Parts: sequence; C-alpha cells; structure tokens
Amino acid sequence: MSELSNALLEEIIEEVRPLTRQGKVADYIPALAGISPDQLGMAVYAADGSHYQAGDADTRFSIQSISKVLSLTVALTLYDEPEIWQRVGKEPSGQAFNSLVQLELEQGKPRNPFINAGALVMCDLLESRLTAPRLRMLEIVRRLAQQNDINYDRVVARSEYEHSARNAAIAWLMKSFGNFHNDVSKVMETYFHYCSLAMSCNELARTFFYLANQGRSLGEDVTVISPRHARQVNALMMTSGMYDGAGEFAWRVGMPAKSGVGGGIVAVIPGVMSIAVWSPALDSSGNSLAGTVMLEKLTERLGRSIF
Ligand SMILES: NC(=O)CC[C@H](N)C(=O)O
Repeated sequence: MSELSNALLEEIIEEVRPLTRQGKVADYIPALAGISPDQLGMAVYAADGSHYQAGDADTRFSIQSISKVLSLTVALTLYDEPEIWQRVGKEPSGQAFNSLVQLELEQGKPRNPFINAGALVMCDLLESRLTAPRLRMLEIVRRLAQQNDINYDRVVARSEYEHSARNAAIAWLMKSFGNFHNDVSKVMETYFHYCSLAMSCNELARTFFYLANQGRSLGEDVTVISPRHARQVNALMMTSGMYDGAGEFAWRVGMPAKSGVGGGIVAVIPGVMSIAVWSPALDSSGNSLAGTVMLEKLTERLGRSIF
C-alpha cells in the first residue's frame, strides 16, 4: 500500500498518459473543442491540510458541470430542504446529462441536481433569492479556493449561450410544467457562467475540501454547509455525479465525485481527502477518460475508497 505523496501522483500521471488520446474532447461547445488533450493534472488535499500535486495541476480549465455541486451548495444555504426537493429529485437518471425524454415523462421534475435540468432549477432558485447570483458565486469560489483572481471565461460562456438550443428546450419544458419561475434566458446565462468558471486542479481540490470535512472549508475554516448537508451532497455525488456512468464509476473508483465536460473530476473520501483530476478527453458518458483511471489508480494504490 502506498502513502500519499507528490511522487505517487506523478507516477499515476505517467501511467495514464498513453490514455489521453483515447477519449474525445467535448466539441459541442465550440470554445472547448480546441483544448489540447495532452494536459494532465492532479491535486489532493488530505484531511490534515497537507497538499499534493502533479502534472498540470496549476493550469486552469473550464469546470463545467462540477459547478453544479456549487449551485446546489448555495441553494442549500438559501432554502429549507423541502423547498428544494419538491422541485428536483434525488435519484440517478441513468440517462445522458442533457436528455429531455425523462423530463417530459416525469412532469418537468428533474431526477437530480447534477443533470442539466436539475442544475437549471438550482440556478432558477438562486435567481429568486440573490440580487447578483454571478457575483455571489465568484465571491464564494474565490474564498474557498483562496484565490482572488478566479473568474468566468466569458468566451466559453458566450459559446455555450450561442449553442444553447438543448438547454433552452430543457428550461422551457420545465417552465411548461410550472417548475421554472424566472426568465429562461437570464437563468441560462447564469448557468453558463457558472459552467465557464476557470479553475485549476489545485483550486478545485481546495474548494471542495468542505465535502471531505463535514461542511467546513480549509484555510479560514468557514462553515460552508452543515455536516448533514455535506453528507447529502456526497450521497448525491455518489449516485448521480457521473451521470449514466455512475454505477461503473462507483464500482471502479468508489468515491463521491462530480465530472465536467471540460475534463475535470472532483472526488472526495469524507474525513480523508479531496481530490481533483483533469484530462480533457472524455468517455462516452461525458466523463474524463484518463481522469477516471487516475482516480481508480489512486484508490488502488492507497487501498482507500468509501467502501
Ligand atoms: N456535463 C457537463 O459538464 C455539461 C455542462 C455544459 N455546460 C452543458 O450544459 O451542456
């Protein structure tokens, strides 16, 4: 069994390097299509605050759907639980992250907050309670990552807005069922901005430390959410964070995790560590192919998962 070290992460990165050409970089968002698949990064914060990194751990990339965890986190601080869970479910979808089929059959109530429909509902909830939801999110992320220059990538946000037919269809379908309260364009703009947040593996591992630490952040030791809410978010990440790849991921890696089509994955072992990996080429579920293998190797080497 290995111990956590920079050398261990470096070994893992070298082992997965041949896989970076096997997946496919997301090209349905044109601004992401040009990203080089050769980049690989990994960062870990252990429970005692010690930090490990390897590869391109300081390179910022589009966090995309990893931001859905942040939207849910903020919603949990603004609403009572029933107000959230009457509008979105807690079940895995078993469908692609941007599927419309289930949403129609289930009267506009998304299966969970981590598919696009569910994240759009979270953004709709934030829009109703916050005067400046974009600014608020930047403040939160900058504080958690302890980096004041984290920002939205406006080129990516615009590119998504210009190719938003499917997300718009999802939002309008929910509106037809009464499950969307604010202006669709306005909420979509917020959602795309959140997805466009540009962050590195180091910044992501630090930001999501609260999920490994009963809701409390690293550094300033701020209570982000209650221990109960941290457990709930981790449970949802376990069952739905990797979309229709969630079962396979649980079997291979065994950690609550959330992926984004920018190639990032954030994972946690509660009480032990928060991890971020990045490799832009994706598998058929839209999850980072080499990123998944990095996490799988880490679990194997450390002999640790949540199981
Ligand atoms: N899985 C993802 O990262 C998808 C997010 C992307 N912004 C979308 O809406 O399609």
